[in-house]
Amino acid sequence: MDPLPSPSQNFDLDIRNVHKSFGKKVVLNGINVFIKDGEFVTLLGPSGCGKTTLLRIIAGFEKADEGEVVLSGKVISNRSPSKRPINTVFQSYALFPHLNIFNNIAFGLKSHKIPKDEIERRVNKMMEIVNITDLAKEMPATLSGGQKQRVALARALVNEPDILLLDEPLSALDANLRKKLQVELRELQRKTDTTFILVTHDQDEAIAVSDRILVMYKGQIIQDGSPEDIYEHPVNRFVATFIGEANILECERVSEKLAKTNFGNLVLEKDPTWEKGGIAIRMEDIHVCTPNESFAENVFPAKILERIFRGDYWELIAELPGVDACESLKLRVMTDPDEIYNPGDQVNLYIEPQYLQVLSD
Ligand SMILES: Nc1ncnc2c1ncn2[C@@H]1O[C@H](COP(=O)(O)OP(=O)(O)OP(=O)(O)O)[C@@H](O)[C@H]1O
Repeated sequence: MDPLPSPSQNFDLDIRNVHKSFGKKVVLNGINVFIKDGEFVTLLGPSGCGKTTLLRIIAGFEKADEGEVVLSGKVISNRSPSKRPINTVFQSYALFPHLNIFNNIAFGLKSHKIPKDEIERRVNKMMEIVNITDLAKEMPATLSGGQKQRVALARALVNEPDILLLDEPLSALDANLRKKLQVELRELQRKTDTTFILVTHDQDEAIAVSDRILVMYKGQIIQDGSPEDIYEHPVNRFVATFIGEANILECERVSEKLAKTNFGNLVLEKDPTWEKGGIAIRMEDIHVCTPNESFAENVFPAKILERIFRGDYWELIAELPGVDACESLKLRVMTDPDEIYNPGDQVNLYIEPQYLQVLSD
């Protein structure tokens, strides 16, 4: 590992025009992204979209066919993994089975000939941060999955890397533990003030932990933004349905800020750029009108077909009758637990123009 830089140095990571193919298969097709020092960034996308390959190129385990990886203003594309101030945590933990937990964590520091008392201080501090002080003398085989992953995190962070790469680190754990560790991961990133780059295909995880999400699809970054931004303003059908679940309406542009759907005309806040295209609306942005509410626009009659209890809300399946010989359309709607509607109820639904998202494709 490189000697520690001066405190004023920043560790911004600049990935410039990275391309990678395996044989004829194009896996990364022009990746450009700038990651600021100290950000928690997640690469999110379906299986096979190239997330792990991009992570491996940043780590140095894989070489890009084209493009550069630049850290703190220096091109590091040709450096071997051990010459990069970057550590990786894998899903499989990759602990050394013959070393106890203390020695697993101390391994990197020992191989860099760090003085013994400093190793002791740093390993103990890191074990405290990840809450495993009582495991120092245990062997990896005796640990649970969550404990092993904490050790793997401590082992990577004790080296004080500029960047920590995390390749699906929580995916082997059960749902409850996973949620707990997501919170811990976020805290750990803040405490250590290290850039974290996480790979996951779990959208809830990405939303929970990240400052910024890069949504990948077929070797490209198709959206780059904060979790809120990506959830509220998905650019296309893929993002709208991959992150959260959205109703997608097939529409035709009628005139400025007016689109025709099967169940009537919708007033929009933004004029679509297409003549025919998709509009996304989240189920929490469709409201069942109470009898004394009146809205001038975007109110449509509907029949409740189903209600599903989701714990903290009801999900309703509502059918909106088609107009002008169009087929009826089903929409998913969210209501509060104390708002009870039953299958067969006739209601009016209000769709707020500001929450309608015009999709690019
Ligand atoms: N060493 C390799 N040789 C040949 N093909 C590879 C190699 N590594 C990855 N691929 C292919 O590249 C594509 C992208 O793989 P990658 O692991 O980057 O995707 P991913 O988005 O991380 O998927 P997952 O979530 O399933 O891990 C896949 O089709 C994979 O089969």
